[in-house]
Amino acid sequence: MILDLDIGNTLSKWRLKDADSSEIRSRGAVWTREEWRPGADIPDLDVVESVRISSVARQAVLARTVTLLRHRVGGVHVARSTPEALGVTNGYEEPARLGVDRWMGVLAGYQLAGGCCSVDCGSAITMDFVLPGGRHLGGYILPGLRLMKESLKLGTRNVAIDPDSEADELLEPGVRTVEAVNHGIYMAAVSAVNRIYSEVCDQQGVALPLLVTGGDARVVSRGIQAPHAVWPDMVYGGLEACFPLTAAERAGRMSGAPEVPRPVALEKIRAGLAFSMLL
Ligand SMILES: Nc1ncnc2c1ncn2[C@@H]1O[C@H](COP(=O)(O)OP(=O)(O)O)[C@@H](O)[C@H]1O
Ligand SMILES: CC(C)(COP(=O)(O)O)[C@@H](O)C(=O)NCCC(=O)O
Ligand SMILES: [K+]
Repeated sequence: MILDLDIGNTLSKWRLKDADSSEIRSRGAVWTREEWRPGADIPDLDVVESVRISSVARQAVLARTVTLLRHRVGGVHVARSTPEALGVTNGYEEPARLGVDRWMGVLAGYQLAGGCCSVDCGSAITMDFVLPGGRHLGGYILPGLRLMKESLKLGTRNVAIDPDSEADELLEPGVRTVEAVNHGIYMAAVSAVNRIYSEVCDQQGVALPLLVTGGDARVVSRGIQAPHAVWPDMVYGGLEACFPLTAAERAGRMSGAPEVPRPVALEKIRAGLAFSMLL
């Protein structure tokens, strides 16, 4: 079995993948704590042959996790942000400083769709752009839904947006604090994603495929106007592409990769931007 780990600022996600059949056998998540430890909610390491890790937690957390795993598992692969990988050049002035979860998302997105915009809706909402040809432009970081809600200190942090609510309902003015906050942060997130996507496509003169991942991907997706695909395993896709271990991975296939809808014509994106400026 292959253990894939995606350690974010809020949640440490894991999945177990069968190295022979490439099937995902189990998955889960635990709060990102001081230390990642196998336990009741985390897989039995005895069945694990290799581990692949993407971590944006504090360096000490990663170091302890790796030490613990190296005692028990043969191959431990830790992803890093590099100046270049898999045909993509990292746009950061200091490439190593780009969050490795963003880099994994960018590499997976490029492998799947070519030039693209990757959006990761987690503790932070990040947007990254890669042009066809592989030049990563850099991106945007804004607070995630939960962080925005907590920063208001209105006691609404534990009342999440119902992921099944209709986008139309979320547009309406709230008539209770929880509703006003949920609708406000939702609008902040989706307005930013829509605007940034359109602005960058306009500036670069290309309509890019759009991919969305992260714990809040489903709810944010409801407010994204442009055609896009939600890909919950996008960070894992980057790990598969960087450290291919199965026959399917060596052939370039990433588990759970979605069908990517064709972007709308650039003229339509530009018309949308021009229209919103006129109002
Ligand atoms: N069951 C859940 N438990 C915790 N957070 C959840 C859950 N479902 C959705 N979320 C949202 O997902 C976010 C965490 O998403 P994730 O992509 O795992 O973040 P990170 O990678 O930063 O740890 C939380 O901030 C919260 O808004
Ligand atoms: C921006 C992030 C905090 C997002 O992390 P996440 O929300 O997935 O936990 C992470 O990618 C990170 O720590 N990045 C380093 C700074 C940068 O990318 O510029
Ligand atoms: K994120």
